[in-house]
Amino acid sequence: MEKLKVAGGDLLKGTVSISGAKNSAVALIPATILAESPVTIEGLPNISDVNILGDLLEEIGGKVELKNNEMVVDPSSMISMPLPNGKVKKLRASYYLMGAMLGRFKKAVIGLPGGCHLGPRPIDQHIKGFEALGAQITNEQGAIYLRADELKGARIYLDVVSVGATINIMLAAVLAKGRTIIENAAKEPEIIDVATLLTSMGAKIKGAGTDVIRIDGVEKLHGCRHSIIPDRIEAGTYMIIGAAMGKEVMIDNVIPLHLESLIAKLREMGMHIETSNDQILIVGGQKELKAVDIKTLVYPGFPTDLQQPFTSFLTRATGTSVVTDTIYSARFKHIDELRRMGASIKVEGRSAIVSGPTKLQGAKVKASDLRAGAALVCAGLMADGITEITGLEHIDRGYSQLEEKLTGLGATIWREKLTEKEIEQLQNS
Ligand SMILES: CC(=O)N[C@H]1[C@@H](OP(=O)(O)OP(=O)(O)OC[C@H]2O[C@@H](n3ccc(=O)[nH]c3=O)[C@H](O)[C@@H]2O)O[C@H](CO)[C@@H](O)[C@@H]1O
Ligand SMILES: C=C(OP(=O)(O)O)C(=O)O
Repeated sequence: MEKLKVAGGDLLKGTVSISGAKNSAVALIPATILAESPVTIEGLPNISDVNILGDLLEEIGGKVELKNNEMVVDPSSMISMPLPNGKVKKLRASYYLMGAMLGRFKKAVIGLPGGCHLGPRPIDQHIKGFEALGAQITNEQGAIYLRADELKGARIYLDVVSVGATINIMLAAVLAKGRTIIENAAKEPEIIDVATLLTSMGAKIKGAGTDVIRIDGVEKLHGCRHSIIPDRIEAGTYMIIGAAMGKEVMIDNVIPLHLESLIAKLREMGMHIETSNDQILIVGGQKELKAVDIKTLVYPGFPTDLQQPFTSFLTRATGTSVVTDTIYSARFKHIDELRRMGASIKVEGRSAIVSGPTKLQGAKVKASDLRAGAALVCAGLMADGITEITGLEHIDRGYSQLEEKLTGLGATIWREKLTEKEIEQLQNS
């Protein structure tokens, strides 16, 4: 087990190149199950979620090669092996194995997913969609059993706008008979990316990226090559870090349109930001930054996945900022850790009220989930002294080469092995 150590206070300068999107990668990889010949996905991020999904595809008989951020999956010898336990619990996106295996084999047994603990994360809308397509579903001892004699297109209205349910229903519907219409669909860019891959495999999908998606089922799907979109949440994290500690930070390989809500908020605070085709420049050095309120919303609103690092940054702003998370009921586990570093933040229901500016102090803190980890890295870079962060298994789920990228910008950040005493303390905490 390891910890990250961050020596705060360095002013950052340079260019950081953004990796492929985690939330696309984790859907594109299961989508390969649906093809009859090899699929190549290029530009994957170097994160544990990608490695685990590769292992899971091998467990069901797939041939998987991952080299230089490129994964080649030969799905031809896959079988519908039950996956009730084990690695499926290590990430959220293992739920995509349900849609993809149901689509290809008409049966699947998949354990309930893991992922970040942010309050209840039901999958009732995924199940509702599969049932509408004709599947019979039971939940037995923490695993979902899915079976269908045949899948038939249906009209499905999502009661909750859900990224996972939208993609999962697309995966199950592309090989179903007839037309499926998903209404009140999520519109995140990752949904368009998955639809682009499926279309290259021969699927017929219209409307991805809008709230009505039409899928006309086809008989079979074939292999192809697909290049993943950049990770808007990783890019947003470096934008926030650049805003907090940057002299001039260039975010490279990014789609600025995907980050408009964050760009607008940073400008509202007084940051100078320039955008071009695939780059965003953050110019630091502002003496005073204005406090602002944020409310997380579905795309194109302010992303919940950036709420936590943004909260760290708001400790620098002058005045009172109110951060409201409308997507998750318990995405504030980072706040206690930020308080330990000297932040003045109180949580009231689904809002965190940040009073600033405060100079943070280095401390020993623990990442409770992926973006809490990003929030603590951001706070550590802003703080006086050294911050030690444990819980790196969460950060490694979603940030490719974090230390290398930050060191490249001039930050002082490194990993150290935990001592036996530290491991014991952590296990008892
Ligand atoms: C692997 C992946 O892509 N993860 C992302 C995905 O998660 P995920 O796909 O799990 O998030 P959803 O969009 O499904 O969830 C949004 C909200 O809907 C609720 N809900 C969802 C499904 C359902 O069947 N019933 C239900 O009530 C959830 O509890 C949550 O409150 O989108 C989230 C919202 O942008 C992001 O934070 C996650 O990073
Ligand atoms: C919540 C997240 O991930 P997951 O849905 O994979 O737990 C995230 O990426 O911030």
